[in-house]
Amino acid sequence: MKKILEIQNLTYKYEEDSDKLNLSGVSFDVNEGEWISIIGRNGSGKSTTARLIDGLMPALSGTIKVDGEVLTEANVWDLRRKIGMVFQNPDNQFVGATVEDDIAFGMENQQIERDEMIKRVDDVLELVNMSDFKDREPASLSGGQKQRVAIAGVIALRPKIIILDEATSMLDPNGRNKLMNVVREIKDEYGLTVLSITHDLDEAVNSDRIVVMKDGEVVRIATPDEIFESENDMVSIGLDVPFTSNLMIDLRAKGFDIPEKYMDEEGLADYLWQSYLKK
Ligand SMILES: Nc1ncnc2c1ncn2[C@@H]1O[C@H](COP(=O)(O)OP(=O)(O)OP(=O)(O)O)[C@@H](O)[C@H]1O
Repeated sequence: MKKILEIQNLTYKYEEDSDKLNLSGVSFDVNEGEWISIIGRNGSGKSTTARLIDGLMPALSGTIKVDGEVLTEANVWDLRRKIGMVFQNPDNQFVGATVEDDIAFGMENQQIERDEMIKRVDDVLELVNMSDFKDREPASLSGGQKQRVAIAGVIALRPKIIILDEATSMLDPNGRNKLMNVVREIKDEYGLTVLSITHDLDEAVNSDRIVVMKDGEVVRIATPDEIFESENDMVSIGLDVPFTSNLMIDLRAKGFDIPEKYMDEEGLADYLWQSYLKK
């Protein structure tokens, strides 16, 4: 399998004089087409890692390979074209006077032909369900609408990797699910790789692998099943055990036959329906 990101021993500190590193020894690889969630408490270094990968600031030491090439000062602009980054606060990312202009702006920078540009603007706005807002000023939109437009703008550029830094935090759970499904569709269609910093455990559960960070280090890389099944893991990482994990433990204690594999709410409801209620 092709590795699209290879991250080795990254260190970083924001304050030059400080003894404390904000990131130390961060290493992980991402395969092309994978969906990786990065989870961890506030301040654990998730955003810092994302900013370094996107070349927004240079690492103190360590290497980042994007699509086989080591990121350097000389190629940072080229490599950044392969990465689309969506931040938590979309206000800082709008440059156009209207939603349409804003999405077109990034494509103009990449010298995409006009007809193609118009087509892509329409396509991505439809995908994120924002076609009716084409002529609106980005500033007039709600937080969730801004996040949808920001994601549309990045998708229009057809990057190889999309980094979402809490990019759906302003949406309600339903809106978040819908948007993530859109990202998933695009991912499947274009073989996109997704790196998503998230507090949303349901999203993490549905990813291929999870990178867990704590105090500036990667403490665990594993599949969602491996992580959510282990109560010890969850507690030591400082995350709440998901609601269904607790429920599964309680149900087992009451004599129900509940599999070991982690299930989300829908999965557990289906299982209980099929195994007990339907009979
Ligand atoms: N601009 C900055 N200047 C100084 N220190 C910073 C800056 N940004 C982050 N830090 C510090 O670096 C460490 C890692 O922060 P980072 O934002 O990467 O964590 P995070 O896991 O993304 O947290 P959050 O979930 O709150 O976004 C924290 O100790 C934080 O206080």
